[in-house]
Amino acid sequence: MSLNFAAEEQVAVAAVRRACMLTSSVFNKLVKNETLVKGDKSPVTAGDFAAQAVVNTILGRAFPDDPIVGEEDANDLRVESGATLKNRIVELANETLTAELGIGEMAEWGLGPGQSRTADELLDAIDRGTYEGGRTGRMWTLDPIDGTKGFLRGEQYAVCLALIVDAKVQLGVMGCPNLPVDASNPDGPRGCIFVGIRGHGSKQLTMSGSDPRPLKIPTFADEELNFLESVEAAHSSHSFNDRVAQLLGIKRAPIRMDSQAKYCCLARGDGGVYLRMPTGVGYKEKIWDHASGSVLVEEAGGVITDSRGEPLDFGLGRTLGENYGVIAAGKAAHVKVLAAVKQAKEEEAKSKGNL
Ligand SMILES: Nc1ncnc2c1ncn2[C@@H]1O[C@H](COP(=O)(O)O)[C@@H](OP(=O)(O)O)[C@H]1O
Ligand SMILES: [Mg+2]
Repeated sequence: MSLNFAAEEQVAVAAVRRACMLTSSVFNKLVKNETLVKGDKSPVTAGDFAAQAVVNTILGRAFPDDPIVGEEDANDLRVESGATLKNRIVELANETLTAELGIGEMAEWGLGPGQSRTADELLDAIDRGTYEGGRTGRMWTLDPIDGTKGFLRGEQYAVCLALIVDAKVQLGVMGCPNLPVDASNPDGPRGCIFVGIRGHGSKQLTMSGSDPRPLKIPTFADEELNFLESVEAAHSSHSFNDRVAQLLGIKRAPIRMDSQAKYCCLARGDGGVYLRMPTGVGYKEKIWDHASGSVLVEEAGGVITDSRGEPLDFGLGRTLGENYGVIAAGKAAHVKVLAAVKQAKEEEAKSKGNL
């Protein structure tokens, strides 16, 4: 029987839940000087930094020897021009860390009333995320706000945390504060946590970490299959997906959604296929954008590969290296989608050759 990572699950759910509390509370209060534009032109908010500070503080206390590959670093906060943002992050992180203990949480993880941190401790916690990754040993990977653009629009985003051991994702936890608990009731309650554990299945929990509901990807009839895809056309080609859908005879419109919430929706059967086809040459997918989603989908009975049918390689460092795009779907659907993707790519290559 495979390890069930019970202690890691308990800590990761608590960390993700705290980070979700923080991001939800910060959303309505965001002001202009709380967002920076990073070198790669993507936005980062006080919420991204503070959520990374909170999760890394908890991981640092619970598993002090585990390195972390996190999306953010504190460089911009250590300079004079970052002082206002830094103060805000310290305030947000401490507010979150010192909140009353919730289900399954422990004071030994640095949580609860009276457990404030100094600014330096919190910046150092953010920078625990600078690990370069690699093929051997244990490491965590964190995206404190995946889908920052969705977060800023008040739409979908996810706090994503995964444990990788010897390049294989063993545990994935995702918090989706804006996701309807039940897709058939889109105006109903929102906010859920998803957990996938290698060899032990996938489940959906409430935002407080209770009431586990096992997840299994349904087998879709061809006419019922539909796509989950990025909102941002620059992250994944909408027109390519349209062509693949056409080749498969899919009639239903794609569901566009930011972040790894797409993997959560796939795992619970809201959509049948997640297809991500890069638009830019040279973009390398980041491990924190796919680690937790990949184990969630596999443990819900699905298959995930890149667009060539190759397994995703989490052992190459901070990126997925030469993996190109992503196809995730139930077993039977994956075979069909991969064949259609190959055909669409051949068509594209031919039409380029004919220009
Ligand atoms: N040119 C590009 N191609 C593919 N992915 C990109 C990209 N630029 C940014 N991204 C990634 O796409 C993620 C969002 O995915 P999605 O489009 O599925 O919502 C971003 O995560 P962050 O929002 O954490 O920066 C970022 O890592
Ligand atoms: Mg991301």
